[in-house]
Amino acid sequence: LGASPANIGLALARLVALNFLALLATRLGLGSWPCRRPSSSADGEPSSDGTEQPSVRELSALPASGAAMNRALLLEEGIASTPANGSVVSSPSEGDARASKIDATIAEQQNAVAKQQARYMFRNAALVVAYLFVAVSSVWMAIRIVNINVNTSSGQWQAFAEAVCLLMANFEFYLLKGLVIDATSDEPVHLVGMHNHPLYWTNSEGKGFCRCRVCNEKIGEKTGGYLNLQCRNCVPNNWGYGGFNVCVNCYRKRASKLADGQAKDAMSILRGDKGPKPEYKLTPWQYCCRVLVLLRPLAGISAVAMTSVCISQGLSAYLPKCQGDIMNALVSGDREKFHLNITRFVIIVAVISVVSFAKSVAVNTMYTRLYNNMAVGLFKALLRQDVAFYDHTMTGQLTARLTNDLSQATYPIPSIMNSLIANVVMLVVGFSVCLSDSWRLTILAFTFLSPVAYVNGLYARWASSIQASQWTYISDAQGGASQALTNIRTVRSFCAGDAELAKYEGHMRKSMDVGLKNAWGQGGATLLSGFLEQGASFIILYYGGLLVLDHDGFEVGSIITFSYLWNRLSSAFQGLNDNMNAPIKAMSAGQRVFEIMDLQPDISEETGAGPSGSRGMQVDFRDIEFTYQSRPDKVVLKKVNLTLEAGKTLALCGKSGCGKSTISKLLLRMYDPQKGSVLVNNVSLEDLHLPTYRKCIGVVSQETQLFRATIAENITYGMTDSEFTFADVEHAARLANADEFIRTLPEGYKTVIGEGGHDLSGGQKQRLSIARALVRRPQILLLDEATSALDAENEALVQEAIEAMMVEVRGQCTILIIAHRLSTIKDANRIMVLHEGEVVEDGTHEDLLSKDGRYAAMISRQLQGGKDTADDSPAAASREASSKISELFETLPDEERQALLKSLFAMCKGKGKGKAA
Ligand SMILES: Nc1ncnc2c1ncn2[C@@H]1O[C@H](COP(=O)(O)OP(=O)(O)OP(=O)(O)O)[C@@H](O)[C@H]1O
Repeated sequence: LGASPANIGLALARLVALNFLALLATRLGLGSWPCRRPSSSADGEPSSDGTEQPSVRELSALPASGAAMNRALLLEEGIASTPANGSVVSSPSEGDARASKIDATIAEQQNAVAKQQARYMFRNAALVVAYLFVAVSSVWMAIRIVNINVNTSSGQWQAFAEAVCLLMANFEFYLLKGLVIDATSDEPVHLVGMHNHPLYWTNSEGKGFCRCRVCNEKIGEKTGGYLNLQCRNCVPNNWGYGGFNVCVNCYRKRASKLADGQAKDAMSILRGDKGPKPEYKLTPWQYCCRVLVLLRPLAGISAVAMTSVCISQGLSAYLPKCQGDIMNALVSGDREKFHLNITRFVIIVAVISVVSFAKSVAVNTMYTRLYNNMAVGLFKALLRQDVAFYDHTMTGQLTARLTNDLSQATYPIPSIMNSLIANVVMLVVGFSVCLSDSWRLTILAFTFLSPVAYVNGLYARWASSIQASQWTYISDAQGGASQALTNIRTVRSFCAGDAELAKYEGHMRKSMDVGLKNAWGQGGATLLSGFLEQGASFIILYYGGLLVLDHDGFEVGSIITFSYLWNRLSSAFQGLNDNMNAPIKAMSAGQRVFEIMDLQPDISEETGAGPSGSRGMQVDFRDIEFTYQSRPDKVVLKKVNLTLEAGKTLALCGKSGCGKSTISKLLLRMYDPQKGSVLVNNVSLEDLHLPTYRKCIGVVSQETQLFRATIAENITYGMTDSEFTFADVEHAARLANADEFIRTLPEGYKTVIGEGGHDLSGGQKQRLSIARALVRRPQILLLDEATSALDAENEALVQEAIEAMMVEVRGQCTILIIAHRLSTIKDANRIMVLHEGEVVEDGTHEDLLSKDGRYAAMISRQLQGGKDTADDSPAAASREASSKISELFETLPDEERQALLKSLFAMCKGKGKGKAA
């Protein structure tokens, strides 16, 4: 296109030079020539000792042959204690070999990551050189373009061709940079079902806070070292939130589970009562549609937000033009033009102010409402999930979704409005304004935009990692200091003051070193970007001045317009770079939010009819077989058949772990059995409306869950105001032996108790739990070892409350008691003994005693003061002993009892142990 051979030669030389630099960067990044991945990540390549090592890819999809690994994991977690019977284990040695391979790979990654950091430093340096080369050649090309005579058609063609070349040079660089980074990056690990993006081995030491998304621990010593798998799309902030990291310990466990060939199933958080759900994938397009759907009710406010962003940015970009025109009017001495432009300026400024106000209100309103809607939707979705979903998920993982992921998924929306759209409008309008004034100066000035953005971007990335590590060291120091100060007496007694001081100094020194490094880095970046920015200003003034002097249709005011605009356009361009990441981050967080919002439980709480009958319900378990998903190899209930007759009491007893509580969970339909059915008044539980049915059940469980609320609110938990009166609450509390202690509290029933009821004793909590069950006037009462965790005195009080409760509801309520204590179960209409998930004995107290089986043995052990094999903890032994003493005490004649009491009190006098004795 009219270019001379010399020009073509130069263009080719530039292209060759750039490609050579890219190749050099690749070579430095890989540490080998010809370019080839380092052996540590190559598939199955032999290691230095000649043995074949598993590759990262191999670990991410370990073959099914590692069933033994599953057993190793079960052993490690204490789930399996004996060699498996063949169903789980294929060969223990195979599992051990696999485990050591996993460890070897982790160790190898540790070395690889250390070497890799040095390689990446050289690679990045080569890329910076390549970029400098592109930037300098771009400026040189721009200068050539503006000097081309465009009055001839060949000149126009040449200017056009060179402008395209200028663009291409920059484009080439970004393309090559992407290729180099791709080629030199290590192989990713895909933790299927856990995270959708690829993960890379990284060493996070001194790189700020990162938390493992599985165990929620800070990556570091506690997690088995600083090596971790990190997602490069989901980058954490300085406080370690928002990123996706998996620590070595969790990876080891996951890799072991992967060995069972059930990658997705083992790791998926998405599951219901029937098992894991299909993997959830959200494409960028689907994510945008989901957000738009959520924004639909906010369409009005979103339109106002969008329009006001466009108007305010458009006018802001146009404002420098007005300022330039005012200057031109001044230079030419045109009063009329001057007044006209001043008026225009005032009007534009006024409109910008008003529109900015509208923009700010609209964008913030939209964000707040969207966040609120999504938060409520997500919490609602979490609440409706099956209990099996929670069995597999740590509470930390779920709260992270409600906090981190939710804000990450929604935050980019105002940022996209305020920055992305705003910056695009600023660039488009600003560029058009500049172009309309002078295309030459525009090309020249714009060649500086990219280098300034590049330098600032490089520095911003470096500075944020530096600041994050500084913060880590400071917080390590503070953590150590606060621990030492809290335990100052121990520090003194062990003379550990100097050691603590040395640790503190060590952390602070590291932080200071990083801070000093930052000071130099910041200075260098300021110097470089200052040079570039001043360079651009110089070009604008110099070439603009020449154009004015040449009377090339360019006026003084245009130089003002350019100078003002260039600064704004430069920050818009840099902002755009940062904004590009926001939607990517938002999408991965959005995926984690939407996958829960869309997850439908297998046990629906919305369908079905309410249960019939009002005076106790009959419950039948027919051929029930049940296994927990998290323990697929253990059948908890085997062909269990039992009937709770309406208004009658059924007691369940048996060894710990035989499945008693599981029966009560199935009765509440927390889970569905794999085989058989539960019938309530001859209607399958699956056909009942669960909330209505569960309202008919009163539960007193082994551990009482109390909330931070008043005593009255805790007793009436889950009930609406119309369902009870204060008199009902008092009555229930009185029956539960709780009224007396409640009245001693500062504000009686209105006293607020701490989370989990930590400010109450175990017995008090249990009595509140009994009151909670009673106030609902239940048709089914479940008492699950209500006294198992109490001392003798509290046990007696709670026992009394239970007996009062049973008298109160007898005949009107079907009662299921799970207990070991003879006094609790002996009056039941029917007693069933469970053993390893099967009903082995069934009948009344007398029937079972006469059978002389397990029940009789258990009772005789209790009466002889021996341990009940069902519960062999020291606390249980002590309970048994004290109950035995009480029973003996009851049998003594009155005078002997008085005498014994007197001598007991005399023994304990002055030792403050009267009550305990
Ligand atoms: N959510 C769960 N996930 C997996 N296994 C479970 C779960 N809950 C209980 N189990 C297992 O099921 C078996 C039966 O438990 P269950 O709680 O029904 O026993 P239990 O007879 O009530 O014992 P205890 O008298 O000690 O309360 C036990 O082996 C237990 O480890």
